[in-house]
Amino acid sequence: MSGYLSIEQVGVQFDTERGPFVALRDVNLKVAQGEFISIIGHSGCGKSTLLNLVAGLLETTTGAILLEDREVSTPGPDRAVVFQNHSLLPWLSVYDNVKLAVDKVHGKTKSRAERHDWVLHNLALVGMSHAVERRPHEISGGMKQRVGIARALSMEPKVLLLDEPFGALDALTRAQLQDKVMEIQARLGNTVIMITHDVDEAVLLSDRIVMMTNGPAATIGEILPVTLPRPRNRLTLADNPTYVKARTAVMEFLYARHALNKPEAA
Ligand SMILES: Nc1ncnc2c1ncn2[C@@H]1O[C@H](COP(=O)(O)OP(=O)(O)OP(=O)(O)O)[C@@H](O)[C@H]1O
Repeated sequence: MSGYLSIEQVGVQFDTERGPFVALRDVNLKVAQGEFISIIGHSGCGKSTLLNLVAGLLETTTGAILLEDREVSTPGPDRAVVFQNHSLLPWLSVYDNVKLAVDKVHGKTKSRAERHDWVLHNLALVGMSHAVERRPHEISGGMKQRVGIARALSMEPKVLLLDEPFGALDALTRAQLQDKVMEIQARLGNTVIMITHDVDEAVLLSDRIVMMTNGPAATIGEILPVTLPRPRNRLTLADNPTYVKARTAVMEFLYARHALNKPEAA
């Protein structure tokens, strides 16, 4: 497979008060352009560490991360991150939160009018046109996540990094936003890496599910391709045999072969 984004032999060691701690070891993954990858694994296995490496917020101890054959070591607008706890600036309106990113990334390439239209376009993509003048405290958690996603998309990143973007939301809002993200990805063809704890979410959204072993020295245990055709509909998929099989395979990995408190298989 072509390596649009390539994680090569990556290891991370943290220096702690109790000595060195190896969080990740020998992580290898090639992500194709336009692919939707989920990373799933038990708490503390190193999912955020891996995402932060791709974001350039953290440096590898060994190995390298390449995006279009160029090494990634610092943050950049080509890799936009959406975190679980929406990180909007509370004193700015919805519009201005997105505008800030647009000005930063497109300040030199788009005119003032084009930037204005671009902010509105991205807010429309996530269904937030009705609330552009509101401030973060005046909108719901799901709406804040939508704005975070609009802000990330507005930067036209090569890779969209989602760190449990729906984790703090109720089930209905979560389902709505998952559908929205699938719809946007189908339209724009984004390359996405998403961390999740939710098996159904992983199966529904992903082209491949990356399953991580437990730490310390966590690594990729298995990669499951999800061959379900798109667009995917959560209602009709519930008893689709391919869906059920994928779901069972992830559950089996997490709760049988790599259950917590069980020594890792060699
Ligand atoms: N800066 C740091 N210094 C020392 N140890 C760290 C540091 N950051 C992460 N760790 C450790 O590395 C391991 C992986 O952490 P990470 O946050 O990547 O896990 P995670 O899979 O994202 O967890 P969760 O699902 O709970 O968010 C954990 O054992 C964590 O304690």
